Amino acid sequence: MRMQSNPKADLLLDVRDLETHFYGEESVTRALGGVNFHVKSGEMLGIVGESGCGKSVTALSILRLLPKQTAKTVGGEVIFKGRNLLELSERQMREVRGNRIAMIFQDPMTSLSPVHTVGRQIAEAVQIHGRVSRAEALEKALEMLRLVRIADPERRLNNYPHEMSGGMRQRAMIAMALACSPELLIADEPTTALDVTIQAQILRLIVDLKDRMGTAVMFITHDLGVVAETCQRVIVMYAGRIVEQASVTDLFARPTHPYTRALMNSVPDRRRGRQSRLPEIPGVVPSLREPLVGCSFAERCPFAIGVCREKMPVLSEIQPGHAAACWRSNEVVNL
Ligand SMILES: Nc1ncnc2c1ncn2[C@@H]1O[C@H](COP(=O)(O)OP(=O)(O)OP(=O)(O)O)[C@@H](O)[C@H]1O
Repeated sequence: MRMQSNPKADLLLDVRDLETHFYGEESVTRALGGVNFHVKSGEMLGIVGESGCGKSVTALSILRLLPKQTAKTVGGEVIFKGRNLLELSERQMREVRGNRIAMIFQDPMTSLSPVHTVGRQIAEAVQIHGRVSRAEALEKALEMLRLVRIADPERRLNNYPHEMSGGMRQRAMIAMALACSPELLIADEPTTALDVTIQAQILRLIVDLKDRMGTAVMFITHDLGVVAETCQRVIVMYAGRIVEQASVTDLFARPTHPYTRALMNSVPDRRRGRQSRLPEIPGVVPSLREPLVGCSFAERCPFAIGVCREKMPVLSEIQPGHAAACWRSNEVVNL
C-alpha cells in the first residue's frame, strides 16, 4: 500500500493568519490581511508579487523587526519549531535572530557596518552563536569567506566593506548570515541591485549553500523567472494576502489565480538586468487604507464577475498542495 505523504512533514515555520498594520497620522494601512503559509526544513520557498504587496512586511513581521512606533502585528501566529515567535520576550527573540533565523537584504550595508572589518563582523556573529575564542571565531570567519567563494579570503578578512565590490559585499553579508548555521534564511530581494552576471552567481551560491548546509530559504523576489530556477514551492502575494500557493512545477503548469497569470505574462527580460521590474499589469492596486470588500484583484481582473466584487474569496485547495483564492479558479485553471 502506498503511504500518503504528509504535506506538513518537516515543518519548520508555520505562519497563521498573520495581520500587520501601519499607523499613520490619519489612517491605518492594513499591510498584511491574514497571511497563511509554511516552510519545511531545507526547502526553498519563493514569495513573489508586485511592489507593495507585503513581501517585506511578512519577513519583518516574522522576525519582529518592524518599526515599533508605527507598526504592529495585530493578529496571528508565527510558529517556529513549535514556539510562537510573537509571544517570545525580546531577549528570546534576539537569540532566534542570532542563531536560528537569519536575514539578508538587497543592500548589504543594511547588515554590514562600515566601520569594522568584514572579518571582525563575521567573527562577532560566530561568537554570538556559541562560546568560542576570538581566534576560533576568526578562523570560522575565514572558513565562511571561503565558503561564499570570495577570492583571496585571508586578505578580504581585513577589508572594510567599502573596499569590496557590490557582489563581494553581498557574499560577505551571506557569510555573516550563515555563520551561525541558521535553520532558516530569509532573503529579501538579495540580487535585485546587482548586474545580471553577478546576480546569477549569487543565486547559484545561495542554492548551493542551502543544499550543503540544509538551510531552508524564504526567497522574496518580484521575479518569477528566478523562482522557477531556484525554488521548490512558491506563494504569490497581492495586496497583503496570499492569492496562490503551489509547487513551482504546478504553478507554472497550471497557474490559477488571474493575478498569477498576469504576472506570468509580464515575466521580465533578464537580459535587461536591474531595470527588469515587472511591466505594469493594467489597473491599480487597491488602497490598503480602506477595508477591502470582495476580491482585491477584482478591479484589474479580466475574469471578474458580480460575486468577486462582493465577497472576498479564501485560499482553497484545487489539488493537493495547490491553492488559490479565486471564485472562478475551477474555470480559470482550465483556460
Ligand atoms: N515603514 C512603513 N510605514 C508605512 N507603511 C509601510 C511601511 N513599510 C511598508 N509599508 C506598507 O506596507 C505595504 C507592504 O509593503 P512591503 O514593503 O511589504 O511590500 P513589498 O511587497 O516588499 O514591496 P517591494 O517589492 O517594493 O519591496 C505597502 O502598502 C507599504 O506602503
